[in-house]
Amino acid sequence: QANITSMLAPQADRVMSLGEWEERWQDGRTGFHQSNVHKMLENNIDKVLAGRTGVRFFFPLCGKAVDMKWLADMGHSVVGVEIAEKAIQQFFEENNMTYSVEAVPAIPGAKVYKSTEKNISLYQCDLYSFSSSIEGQFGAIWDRGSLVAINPKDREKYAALISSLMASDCRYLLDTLLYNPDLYKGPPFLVPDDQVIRLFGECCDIEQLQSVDALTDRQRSWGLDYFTENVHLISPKSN
Ligand SMILES: C[S@@+](CC[C@H](N)C(=O)[O-])C[C@H]1O[C@@H](n2cnc3c(N)ncnc32)[C@H](O)[C@@H]1O
Repeated sequence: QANITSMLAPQADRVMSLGEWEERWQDGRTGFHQSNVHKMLENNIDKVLAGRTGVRFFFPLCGKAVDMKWLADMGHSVVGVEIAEKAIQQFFEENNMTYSVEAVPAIPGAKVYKSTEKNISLYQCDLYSFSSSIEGQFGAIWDRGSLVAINPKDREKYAALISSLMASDCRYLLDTLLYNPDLYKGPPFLVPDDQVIRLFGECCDIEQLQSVDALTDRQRSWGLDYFTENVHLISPKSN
């Protein structure tokens, strides 16, 4: 425990406001977006589906991830949450999809954007105002750029919310990053494997599926000399 705490110390107080994220979208500073389906999702989709069809996927902090369309095209349904309206609009426009927009009475100020053709609903609101009372629980969660993007001090609150959204057969694919936090302050933030266990180990079984060297020029430009991407499969313990 002392080890993780000292490892995380350089980033512990770093805070990104919702307004700062929205500004990034306004200014086009969205280097985290990938134009192709994420390799870690593609490589591990069979383990997430485990033979199931028509799975309900949750995308916390969804941005305009093309993974959402990929899954919907395969017959799954997708619910995402994203604060930046620009990201949601770009998702539908760039994928040539028409949509409707409605208010969400249970979340003041929130809107839900629903694809007309596909089973995709994107909630424009703060993740922490979302709950299982809005869309029930999910059979799968794809967490890329989400746990690593939230402010480090909010991780327990985040884990409690995500756990509450997991159906008993949920398979939660979590992508985390390892690098030297003395060299770069984030986001994305460092999430050591011990912390994944501390956050989810009590309620869930955790299996590390993959660990890859993901260092590219982008991370080198941040001053990093190593950058490891880990993917975990998390599922509620059966009792
Ligand atoms: C690093 S990006 C990742 C987006 C997406 N998951 C991807 O892989 O491309 C994090 C996203 O979360 C959004 N965001 C950050 N904090 C949020 C919050 N508390 N509630 C809802 N969205 C949030 C940001 O606007 C941003 O689009």
